Amino acid sequence: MNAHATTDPVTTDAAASVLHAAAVDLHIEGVNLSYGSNHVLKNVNLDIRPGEFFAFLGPSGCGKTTLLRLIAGFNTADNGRVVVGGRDISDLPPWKRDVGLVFQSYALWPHMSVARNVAFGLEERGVARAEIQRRVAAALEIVGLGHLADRRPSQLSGGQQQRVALARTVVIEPKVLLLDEPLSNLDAKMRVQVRRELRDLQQRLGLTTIFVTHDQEEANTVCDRIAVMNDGVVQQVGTPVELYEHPANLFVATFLGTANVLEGAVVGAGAERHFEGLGGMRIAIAPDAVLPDQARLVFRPQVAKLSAERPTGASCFAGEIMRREFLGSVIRFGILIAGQEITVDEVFQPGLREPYGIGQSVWVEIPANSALWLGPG
Ligand SMILES: Nc1ncnc2c1ncn2[C@@H]1O[C@H](COP(=O)(O)OP(=O)(O)OP(=O)(O)O)[C@@H](O)[C@H]1O
Repeated sequence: MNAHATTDPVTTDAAASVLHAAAVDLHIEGVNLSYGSNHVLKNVNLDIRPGEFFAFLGPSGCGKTTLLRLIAGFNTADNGRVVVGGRDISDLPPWKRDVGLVFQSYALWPHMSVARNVAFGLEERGVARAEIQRRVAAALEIVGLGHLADRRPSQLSGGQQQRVALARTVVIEPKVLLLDEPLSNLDAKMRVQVRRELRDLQQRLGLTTIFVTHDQEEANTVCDRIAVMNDGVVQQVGTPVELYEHPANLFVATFLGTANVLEGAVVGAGAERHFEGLGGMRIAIAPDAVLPDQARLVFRPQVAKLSAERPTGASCFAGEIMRREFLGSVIRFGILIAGQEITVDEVFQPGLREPYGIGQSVWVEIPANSALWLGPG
């Protein structure tokens, strides 16, 4: 981490090598878990690669934390396996799993110094004193807190406490690092800073890492790949761009970014095939597009083009501007078409007069190759 001005990058890299462990893969195979009659995890299968920064992303209550705690050994599955680096750890207690979990609350000991907090896990394991000193110094150096080793947690900012919690976990040299909403106690500005630091730290250590969050921006900016979850079911796994560009279903499309979803019917065949929606909407369908049954038209706000005059392309429809939100780089318009409001973003051009206003009639054009055709699921 570079947040501490006196942290020398060479020293920091050297510190990382003190704690370096070989990156391992992690597999979750056919896991089901119930709390009484509440079936929380439903046939979860995931393959996480060595050194990958992986996110469990989904709305509150979808089972992210339950799955993370299952990997850590604090929850027991009804069936299925967790395999880390080729070793089935499903029946091992938490302390034998070589897995480090950073809690949302940090859970630091208030009466101990930063250094003692970080050393505690090593003392518990009976590690020799000189080795503890070496590893604690390295862990604090990595998180940029070498100069605050003697402070108490209450004398640190939220971001610094979070880094102590991280140092305390990486110092035990886990094979896998698990982070349970690690940024949720920080204010918006700190979150952005700390998430960059987290990414840097993870890259330096090369540790296979799983990050639980309900915040898509956090997952998108920090992680290599994401498992999107809903109601205990993994909906899709992919890179942030893959999930955004090729969502597998309506849930993924609408959970990651803004998406317009329009109901209608696919009509005609061959070159004549097209989508007919409300208000006389007619959208061309690329001839090679493979459509699911009962296809809905889904498109992102920035792919639609607005114009005051009817465009020459066939894939357009008329609407009225109901809402205008200035977001900085774009202006977001709410456009009413046949009783439904859709969202269209126009790039904001500083210095130019805005071409559209509330109440204005406009045409919305959707290029055929930027439409997503998704089924009801
Ligand atoms: N110890 C428990 N006993 C009974 N039910 C539980 C327990 N822990 C979680 N649940 C239930 O399991 C479901 C999944 O909870 P979980 O905490 O894994 O969700 P989450 O996706 O992490 O949500 P959040 O983002 O709000 O933390 C919820 O319905 C929750 O009420």
